[in-house]
Amino acid sequence: MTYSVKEIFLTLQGEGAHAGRAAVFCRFSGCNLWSGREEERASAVCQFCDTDFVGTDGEGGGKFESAELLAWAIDQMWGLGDPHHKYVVFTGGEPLLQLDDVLIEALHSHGFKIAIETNGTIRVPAGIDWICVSPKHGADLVQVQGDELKLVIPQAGHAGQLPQLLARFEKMSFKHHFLQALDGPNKEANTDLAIKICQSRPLWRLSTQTHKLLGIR
Ligand SMILES: C[S@@+](CC[C@H](N)C(=O)[O-])C[C@H]1O[C@@H](n2cnc3c(N)ncnc32)[C@H](O)[C@@H]1O
Ligand SMILES: Nc1nc2[nH]cc(C(=O)O)c2c(=O)[nH]1
Ligand code: SF4
Ligand SMILES: [Mg+2]
Repeated sequence: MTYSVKEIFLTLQGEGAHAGRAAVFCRFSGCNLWSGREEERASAVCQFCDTDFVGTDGEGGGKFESAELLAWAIDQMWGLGDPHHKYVVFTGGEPLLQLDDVLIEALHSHGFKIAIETNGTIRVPAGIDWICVSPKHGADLVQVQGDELKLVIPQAGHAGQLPQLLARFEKMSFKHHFLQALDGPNKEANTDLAIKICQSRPLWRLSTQTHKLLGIR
């Protein structure tokens, strides 16, 4: 299979339970909830995306004609870091449109632990070492277990429904529950809302997008 990748870069995981951890990010092209075209944002299922996942023209991006070639490129990006702590985060776009068993096997053969950032609309295949699901209002959630559930708030459609939604997510089988403020013009107010909910429902913890604060990718 040929994999379409927007970019591959070495950074620190900025969000969630592994914030601060060195990781290679492999950002796949394409998403099932938005075309990525600005003129289609308003009519998309997911309208708040902060990411350019269109095409293959980013740093380290391209079309990779086999799992082994992509695994090799990811390994090169890890570079001379400790080979015992190799960590890759597959994101996008929606990584589950492309991530398959052959690629999982190839990354494990290169000694990587594999994490995924997914919108939860497609089941995660076996073998992923860290599953982060970030549900999108208006999209069917099929992946209802994993390591962390990271809910961006507030989303269009959340108004008046957040307590019931949170209660529903609290019953699902995730080890960690995070709230992440929707980044955009109302980021400050959204952060205040997330803080208040964490204080009143302490199962939830705040996920800050630390890479944006630090000015790294
Ligand atoms: C760009 S998405 C890619 C992975 C996958 N499609 C998903 O939605 O989980 C990566 C993470 O960024 C979050 N995110 C996207 N836009 C955001 C925004 N404007 N503010 C806060 N988080 C955002 C998503 O909810 C997700 O947790
Ligand atoms: N540093 C950093 N951490 C991240 N965690 C999730 C991200 C994503 O876009 O999936 C992301 C990202 O884009 N950069
Ligand atoms: S599902 Fe993820 S990648 Fe797709 S538009 Fe929404 S935030 Fe962006
Ligand atoms: Mg991001």
